[in-house]
Amino acid sequence: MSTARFPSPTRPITNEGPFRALLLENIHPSAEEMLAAEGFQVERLSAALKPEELAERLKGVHLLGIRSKTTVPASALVNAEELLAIGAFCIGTNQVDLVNANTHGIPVFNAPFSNTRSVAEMVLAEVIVLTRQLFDRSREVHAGQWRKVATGSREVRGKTLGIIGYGHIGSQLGVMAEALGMRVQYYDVMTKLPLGNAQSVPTLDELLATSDFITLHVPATPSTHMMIGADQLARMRKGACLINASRGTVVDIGALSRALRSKHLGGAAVDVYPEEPESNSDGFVTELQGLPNVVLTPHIGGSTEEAQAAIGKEVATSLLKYFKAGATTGAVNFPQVEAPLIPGTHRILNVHRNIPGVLRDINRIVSDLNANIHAQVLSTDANIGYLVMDLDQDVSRPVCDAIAGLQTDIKTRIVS
Ligand SMILES: NC(=O)c1ccc[n+]([C@@H]2O[C@H](COP(=O)([O-])OP(=O)(O)OC[C@H]3O[C@@H](n4cnc5c(N)ncnc54)[C@H](O)[C@@H]3O)[C@@H](O)[C@H]2O)c1
Ligand SMILES: O=C(O)CC[C@@H](O)C(=O)O
Repeated sequence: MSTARFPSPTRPITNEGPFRALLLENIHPSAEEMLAAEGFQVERLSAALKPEELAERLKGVHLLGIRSKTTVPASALVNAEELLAIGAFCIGTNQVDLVNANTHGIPVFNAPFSNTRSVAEMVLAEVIVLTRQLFDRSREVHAGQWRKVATGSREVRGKTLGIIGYGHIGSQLGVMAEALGMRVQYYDVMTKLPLGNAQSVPTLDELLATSDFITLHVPATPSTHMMIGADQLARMRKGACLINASRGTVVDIGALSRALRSKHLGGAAVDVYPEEPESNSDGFVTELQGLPNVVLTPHIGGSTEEAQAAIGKEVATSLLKYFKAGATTGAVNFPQVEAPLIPGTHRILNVHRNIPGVLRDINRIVSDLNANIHAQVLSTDANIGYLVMDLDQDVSRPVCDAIAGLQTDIKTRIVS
């Protein structure tokens, strides 16, 4: 039996506008253009919002766009009766309470690989920057100091890159690193097809002990929380470098700082932090600041013109396909349905608690109105059922009103 918390049923959402979209965190203008072209009133802000402020701003909003800095806990959705969907204009979706969104009938879409290449390119650059201590030499020359040294500076050719998390980014990076003559090995909890000459290593400890560079490409989950702490850093080769462009929860920054100060590690590149500022105007402090051969970047792994434009279009496309036809393909927290719109029919979308008898009740409502079901697609998960229903007669309003009266109803919407 599910212990999910469900909201009280609300009145159905009709297909009469105006419809509003709230885009946070400087989402690329390509998204605003696409949503505006479909009639949305779009508000675009450059910073993230805290949950209390977000809760206020979500009143009357139909689509929410965020990136990695806006957390969306249950408390942020208390006023979001009209909210249809959330677009995470990035890869990670750990910032959203996905189960809460699911039980409120709100699918969450992301862009699973539009910035993959950008992250892989940045990490590859960092491997060379670290092994040649390029940022330190550059800083010295900027300060008028000429320190022409070779000590500790090495080629990457023949060195071993250890990848933790061999998914989209990790595997792309591995292919690129081999082109530089690196040996690539990886550790993943899933069995993965090794690309090129990459080799799977059975344990994290073995990967740590046998790599010159360790780079993390895992999602933020309970299993990756602080997966690199003092013990793991101690297992790394003396002089090896650590790169983290995944999530700030994955590495114990204090332990990393100590491993660098003791010179056990030769360097590190860090793009993500346990606490990150909400906007570019906020200050930032980390204990890694000022350490030699440590590259610190402000969570820019995926921040390229190419990636951001592509993400803007990809996520806006998913949001609009859901808005216009109820397609949930690619949603990370929702039953998947994608049914073509049939001319001359009238589409209703319904999210309900996944308990026996709901479809029977809905079909009785349709039949009591002497309407004919042209097509019906139901998909379910542990908590909810998602129903896309096309009717031959234009009785969407009374059908929706009656469905919204069912105790099992979560969200009902008229598409056409
Ligand atoms: N710095 C940035 O700007 C930036 C940009 C994009 C993505 N990211 C982060 O990078 C992460 C990875 O992205 P991706 O597209 O490669 O994801 P992905 O889902 O394609 O790959 C993640 C891999 O990690 C593996 N994994 C999960 N838990 C693990 C564990 N405990 N130990 C070992 N392996 C584990 C999975 O099996 C999977 O193969 C994202 O979740 C996101 O948090 C950061
Ligand atoms: O653009 C962002 O804010 C997040 C980038 C990255 O961490 C992602 O998850 O795609």
